[in-house]
Amino acid sequence: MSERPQTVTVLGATGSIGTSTLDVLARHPERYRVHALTAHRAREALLAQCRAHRPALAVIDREEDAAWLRERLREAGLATEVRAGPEALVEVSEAPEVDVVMAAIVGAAGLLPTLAAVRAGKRVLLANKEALVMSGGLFMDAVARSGATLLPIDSEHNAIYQCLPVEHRGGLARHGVTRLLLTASGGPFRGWSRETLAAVTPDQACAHPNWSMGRKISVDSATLMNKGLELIEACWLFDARPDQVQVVVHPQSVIHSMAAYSDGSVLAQLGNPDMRTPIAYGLAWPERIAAGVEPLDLFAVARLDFEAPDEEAFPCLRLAREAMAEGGTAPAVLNAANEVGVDAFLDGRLGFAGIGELVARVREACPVEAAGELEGILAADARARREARAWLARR
Ligand SMILES: NC(=O)C1=CN([C@@H]2O[C@H](COP(=O)(O)OP(=O)(O)OC[C@H]3O[C@@H](n4cnc5c(N)ncnc54)[C@H](OP(=O)(O)O)[C@@H]3O)[C@@H](O)[C@H]2O)C=CC1
Ligand SMILES: CC(=O)[C@@H](O)[C@H](O)COP(=O)(O)O
Ligand SMILES: [Mn+2]
Repeated sequence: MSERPQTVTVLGATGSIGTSTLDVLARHPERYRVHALTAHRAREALLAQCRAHRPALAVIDREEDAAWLRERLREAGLATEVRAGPEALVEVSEAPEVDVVMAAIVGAAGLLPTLAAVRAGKRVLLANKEALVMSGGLFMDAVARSGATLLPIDSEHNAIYQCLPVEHRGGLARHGVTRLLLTASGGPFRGWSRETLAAVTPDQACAHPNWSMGRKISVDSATLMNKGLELIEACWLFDARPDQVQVVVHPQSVIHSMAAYSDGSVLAQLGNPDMRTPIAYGLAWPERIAAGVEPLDLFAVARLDFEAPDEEAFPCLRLAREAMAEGGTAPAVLNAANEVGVDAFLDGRLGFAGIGELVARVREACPVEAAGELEGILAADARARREARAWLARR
């Protein structure tokens, strides 16, 4: 353990991962000090977090919410400085006094602050998978150049990280790894046909069988786009080809993923489905700290089941695999179209099956370019969002 407490910025502090992160941090005040907390609209929640964790800085999107927060903090006698807007997210990610950044903003909005943390050489705890999906090659190059310590928080990738040798860069084959087995719960509609999926509601889609998560990732789990994004994420994190990543539906979500080796061994990481485990792992690596998670009771679990994903009823997984195989800006286009589609579904403007259809149409409409520069990736993201909105308006 280092001699002084590590200072931590939590991007997306008011979300599901953000609140779990603060729960783990609060269990170890001798190890961690909160530097900055950020939110988008949830000013009441951010105020409560500032009272509890007393960060040096708080960031919120709109100036009017920042003014409201400043006033409440002043009344409470707290010295937290409040800043507003996306530039402030970058500032609290790259500030020299910050050691660790938890990247837990949802969606493309997390890309610039996460990349800023990487470029500043921080320990980056990556929950925001969309950032890596959009900018994979550029992102991993930035990690290599800056010497940032990148630790995957997504439960599957955290599990695979734990199952790989400590030094696993340079390709899986070099380390005797033949396949990564990415587990999927199958979501709330596992076993449903394409026809029965047509009428599902946002609340049904957000009722994940095993995990309590934000609404966007919950819908992604229900369409299997989450597994598609995770397949892309695994390729970048572990230097794997898409055909080396096998998706295995495992409805209990007890095995969080596995690595298969050339000698026939398969290493798995198991645990109760509670994100505080990977969060604590990322915070303390290579040490281990308590996370407040109940010990796994295998007698209560009783059985572990496995099945193949149904890519006919859930086409998003195939669309993601194809985007990764095509490369360039294809994953950024896929991600942007999906974000627009999920928003429209959650607002009641698009049916559940329409999400995959929208993604497929936007992929057809957007040319794939090289993804070596951030400007090109952001332009592809913007173009895909325009195409997606136009498609929604035309229907
Ligand atoms: N939840 C989970 O268990 C897991 C999540 N992940 C990934 O982690 C990320 C976060 O997920 P989750 O915690 O579920 O999401 P939530 O929706 O619960 O939280 C999202 C957070 O991001 C903030 N936010 C939303 N939009 C913006 C924006 N435009 N600019 C700045 N901040 C914004 C929200 O602020 P506000 O509250 O003010 O809206 C909130 O703090 C996602 O990328 C997800 O895929 C990965 C694995 C598991
Ligand atoms: C907790 C976590 O990492 C989520 O991404 C989870 O994996 C979602 O579950 P499924 O996508 O497997 O349904
Ligand atoms: Mn996951």
